[in-house]
Amino acid sequence: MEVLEFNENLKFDENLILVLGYFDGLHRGHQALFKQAREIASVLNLKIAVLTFPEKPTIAFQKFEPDLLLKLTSDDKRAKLFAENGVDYLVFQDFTSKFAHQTSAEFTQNFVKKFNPKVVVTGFDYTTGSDMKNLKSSDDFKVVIVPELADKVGKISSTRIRDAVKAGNVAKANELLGYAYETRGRVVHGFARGRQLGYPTANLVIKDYVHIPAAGVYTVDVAINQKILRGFASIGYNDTFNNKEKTIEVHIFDFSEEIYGEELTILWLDKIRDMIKFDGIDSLIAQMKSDETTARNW
Ligand SMILES: Cc1cc2nc3c(=O)[nH]c(=O)nc-3n(C[C@H](O)[C@H](O)[C@H](O)COP(=O)(O)O)c2cc1C
Ligand SMILES: Nc1ncnc2c1ncn2[C@@H]1O[C@H](COP(=O)(O)OP(=O)(O)O)[C@@H](O)[C@H]1O
Repeated sequence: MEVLEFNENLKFDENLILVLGYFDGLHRGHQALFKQAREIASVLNLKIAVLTFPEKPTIAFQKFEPDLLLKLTSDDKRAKLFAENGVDYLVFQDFTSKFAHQTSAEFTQNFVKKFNPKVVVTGFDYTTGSDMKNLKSSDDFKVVIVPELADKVGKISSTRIRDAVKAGNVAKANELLGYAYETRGRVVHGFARGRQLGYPTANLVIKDYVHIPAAGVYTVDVAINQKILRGFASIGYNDTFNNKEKTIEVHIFDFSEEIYGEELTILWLDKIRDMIKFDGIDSLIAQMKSDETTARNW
């Protein structure tokens, strides 16, 4: 997959299948849309391009709050998911006021046509331009609108997944995503209490603007140095010790390496329980032993 910045000189010599949207998380609904794009692309023997935005379009419309920058994946993971979904050209355009003020006709002329699309694929609720029109088929290209994918509750959406993550319901988030929700971080020093508890924990700093699951204790897999290892993790203020800063820590089972400074990725599998304020470390250790059994048997 090639990753490109859109600019007015961008030119493709071939015809393409063009997919339009923001696609936070590339969840099962988005995956259905890309499946459709791949089917069309294989019949027509054409490559797939996506025109998308580095940040959510809402930042161009709403009073800023840091949450607006938070995503369901890191930018790297997002690119990887586009590639896995069959995208050949991933093209970024900043969603600016100027961009938003174009009419649908201007957007078609200035952007869509640059891709020489034979077919444009969008979701059922996608509109373009300041006049919020649905893109229409023309002599130049056909528009395929993919219907919504729903479960018993309703439409599979990034909003539902964000809400599930923020509530700590990572199992539900994973079901809607079609893959495990993950958080990448770098291992730094904590208070060096973990080893006294019998459970050394890698403390993570997160540089990505991503949603972090709710405080609590979780069964996780840890991707480190090309390996996936089972562990359990905690998010919160370690209430027993009245920490001032929120930490994200993970203990990896059957593992005893020093990994300060290394990057690892936590795959959140299921929530075990809320964080508890214990009256001493013995009751914390006893609880963690029981959590270990839960996490190993997951
Ligand atoms: C699976 C797991 C569960 C935990 N549960 C709790 C808890 O319920 N209450 C709490 O105060 N701390 C809990 N902790 C956090 C420990 O207090 C923390 O790992 C320990 O203080 C080590 O911190 P350090 O890495 O800063 O040395 C948990 C940690 C893990 C890995
Ligand atoms: N099984 C393990 N899981 C996580 N980290 C481990 C493990 N074994 C050893 N370590 C190392 O021990 C460190 C954690 O020890 P800990 O006593 O909790 O200190 P700190 O407060 O610095 O995190 C980790 O950062 C890592 O380098």
